[in-house]
Amino acid sequence: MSNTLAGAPRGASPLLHLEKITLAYDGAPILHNCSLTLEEGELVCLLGPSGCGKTTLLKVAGSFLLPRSGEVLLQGRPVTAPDPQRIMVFQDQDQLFPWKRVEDNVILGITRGRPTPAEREAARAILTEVGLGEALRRYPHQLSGGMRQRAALARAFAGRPRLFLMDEPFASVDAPQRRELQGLLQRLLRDHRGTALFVTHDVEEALLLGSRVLVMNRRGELLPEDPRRDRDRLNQALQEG
Ligand SMILES: Nc1ncnc2c1ncn2[C@@H]1O[C@H](COP(=O)(O)OP(=O)(O)OP(=O)(O)O)[C@@H](O)[C@H]1O
Repeated sequence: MSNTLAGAPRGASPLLHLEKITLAYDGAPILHNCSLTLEEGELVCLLGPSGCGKTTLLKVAGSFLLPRSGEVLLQGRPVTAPDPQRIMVFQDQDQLFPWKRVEDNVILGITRGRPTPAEREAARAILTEVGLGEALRRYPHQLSGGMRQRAALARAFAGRPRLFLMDEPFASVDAPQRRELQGLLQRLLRDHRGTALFVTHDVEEALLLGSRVLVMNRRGELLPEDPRRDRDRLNQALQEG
């Protein structure tokens, strides 16, 4: 699978740009004029009150939902359909197929067909990278919640996407495992040159992980970015939102 967009001038345009995205569900307005830019290699966190539209914005960024107005640009090119360059990672631990072994779940991130020896090797390599090298043959129910989330990360990275759209991926694991997963994600993004838009409810997580932190208010607007990232300002922005 190619890891570059054919014909796109590398480095000339940001990896992702959302331009004035507006979206309504059944006539009810959700997103209003949302614009954001992600440069290659960034891990940008998105905070906002429950129900404000964060997941909806991720789905638009992956072209799983089309906006009523506005544009999604991937390396400067308008996109209107999902592609393997952009992948979503969710919070629930049931992202894995329970009847497939861990290794076979990860292979599904690479191919839907019969895997070649090289593809099987690639799946094993990424599982080793996430610390599951000894758990290849297990089924998801034989893993802890944190291990399942590691396997889900392995599957997401196995397909070599460039943009990870992450919807509170660590919300349902306990605090010590969450810290490990946060460190693992940073390492994987660095080593695989990935870029991520990471939704979280947790201000501490956003400050720890994000090179930038964006805030969406209750009206589905992205607030102007405040470069003075600190806990108090973010909490205040969330409350006012
Ligand atoms: N398919 C849909 N059809 C109609 N309304 C929807 C649909 N999906 C989401 N909504 C509504 O749109 C609003 C935004 O939902 P969304 O899931 O994007 O919010 P969120 O900020 O991610 O919420 P949370 O933080 O609770 O996960 C909510 O009011 C939700 O009920």
